[in-house]
Amino acid sequence: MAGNGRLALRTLPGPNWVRGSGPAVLSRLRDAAVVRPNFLSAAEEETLSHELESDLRRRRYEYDHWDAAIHGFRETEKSRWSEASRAILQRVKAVAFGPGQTLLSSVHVLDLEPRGYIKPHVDSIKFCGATIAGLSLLSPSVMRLVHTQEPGEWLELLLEPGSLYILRDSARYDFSHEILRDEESFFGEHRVPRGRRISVICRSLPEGMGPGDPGQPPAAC
Ligand SMILES: O=C(O)CCC(=O)C(=O)O
Ligand SMILES: [Fe+2]
Ligand SMILES: [Mn+2]
Repeated sequence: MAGNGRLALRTLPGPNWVRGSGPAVLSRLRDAAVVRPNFLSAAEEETLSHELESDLRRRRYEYDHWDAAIHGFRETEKSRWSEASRAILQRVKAVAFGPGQTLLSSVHVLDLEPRGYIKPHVDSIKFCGATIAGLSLLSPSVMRLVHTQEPGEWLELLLEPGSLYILRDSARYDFSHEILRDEESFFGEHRVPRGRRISVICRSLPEGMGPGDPGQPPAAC
């Protein structure tokens, strides 16, 4: 593993951030499940993690009930950001969202401890629109997408620190997504050891809902 936690996978041929059950699903979701490695510079990663640490520090990790989607996490909804972080979020918006999309007014910040994981789920269609875009900080992880009707169809995304992932349209509606727990954290044959991971998640509002409408979503959408 490279010094800052990035995995030394760059020697492999091809696009090394997305794997799938077959060429058809990879091709079909090419624009719907996207990973942009190194979206953040090292300085931007540091800016975000430093700013988020002070928001998260006071909160306790939750282990929750057997049926909860997320285990070993703490989270916050953040709407006030430093100027430097606002510039980063603006870049996410420009890359991931279309001109007709309105974003939720606050950004979801999720801190998973090393043992923490997210079970398969589809984000609420009542509260979240067609696009979900997430920055990953601190630890690499593997996000798995599985078709809700055809479980043999799947994709895996390698999310290194500093990467941006985008799930939109079919990848967001027709596939569940999950973050693998440490024991299961493999990208193909490559073990991806899990440490603490912070994600910063921007979501579009459901189409036809204005930013000021009542019924704003709960923390975990
Ligand atoms: O941590 C992430 O990147 C995804 C979180 C997630 O799936 C959710 O909060 O619905
Ligand atoms: Fe989700
Ligand atoms: Mn969710």
